[in-house]
Amino acid sequence: MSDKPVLELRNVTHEYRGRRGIFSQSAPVRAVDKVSICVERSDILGIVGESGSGKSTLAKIMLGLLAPAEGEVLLDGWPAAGMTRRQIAERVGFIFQDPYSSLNPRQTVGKIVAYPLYLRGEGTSAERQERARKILDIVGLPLRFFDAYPNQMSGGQRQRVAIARALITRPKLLICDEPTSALDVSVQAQVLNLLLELREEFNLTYVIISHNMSVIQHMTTNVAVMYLGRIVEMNTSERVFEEPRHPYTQLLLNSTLTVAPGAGVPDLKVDTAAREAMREHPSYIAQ
Ligand SMILES: Nc1ncnc2c1ncn2[C@@H]1O[C@H](COP(=O)(O)OP(=O)(O)OP(=O)(O)O)[C@@H](O)[C@H]1O
Repeated sequence: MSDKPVLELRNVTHEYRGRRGIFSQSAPVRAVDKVSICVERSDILGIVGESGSGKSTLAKIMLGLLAPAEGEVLLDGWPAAGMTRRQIAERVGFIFQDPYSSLNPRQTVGKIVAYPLYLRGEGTSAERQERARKILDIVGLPLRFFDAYPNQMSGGQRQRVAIARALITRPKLLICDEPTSALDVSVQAQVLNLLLELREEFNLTYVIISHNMSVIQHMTTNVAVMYLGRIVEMNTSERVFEEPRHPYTQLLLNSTLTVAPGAGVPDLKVDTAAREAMREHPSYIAQ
């Protein structure tokens, strides 16, 4: 087994050409700015920050969906730039926020879960179905759901399907982007606990992006705090929650969650006066 970090980002930068949805010659947006992160085997790295701080862009870079303009991504010590999408997918799986839109409504659960094996040309159809049944059992879904469609399931059950689909190819690293924020509060804990159980069973390493500080505190071993595309603080979760060093981290810990009507992901509401005070801090990043 490789003793290299499962994932390493070295000085990674990504710029978008113009503001989203605007085709004018507006200035480029530096969504990720010289980010360096090291994720060791079995770590659970939480990434926190307000909306627009660059978390999703960073997740896309980790998944090989975006190539960084500068810097390097290493998987098990190997440069991701030299890997095919498939080679990256063998190492890194993902779970997105919204189990409603991430599953094909016209496919049965069995097909959805077995599909990554089909894409990789693994096994016969019967073997793929057998593996799909096994993994559905592992994520706690009764077999009767094998022939069900996503719209016949609850949000928590659908997220279990998404987790089963991500795990069927046995990646070592799972990137979870707001894995529970679209779910009822009552099922959030079940899904989070399932992720923790699966970590033991599959020896998984996680990167968890969340607006929810209690999810981050409950789940993670390490935390990276993002602000304006940069990591302003990174430490063990214990240290980050007990002795936050950067004023932005202190702001986040004192902030509240707000949910805009109709919006899926809650946002962190940071107190304006406190934000102004933060600008006086020497480590504040001007932009
Ligand atoms: N496709 C795009 N084109 C142009 N700008 C973009 C694009 N995607 C994101 N951005 C900009 O890049 C910055 C970082 O966005 P990103 O979605 O990575 O942040 P985030 O922290 O994940 O936010 P959220 O929590 O709202 O998803 C923002 O300023 C955003 O407006």
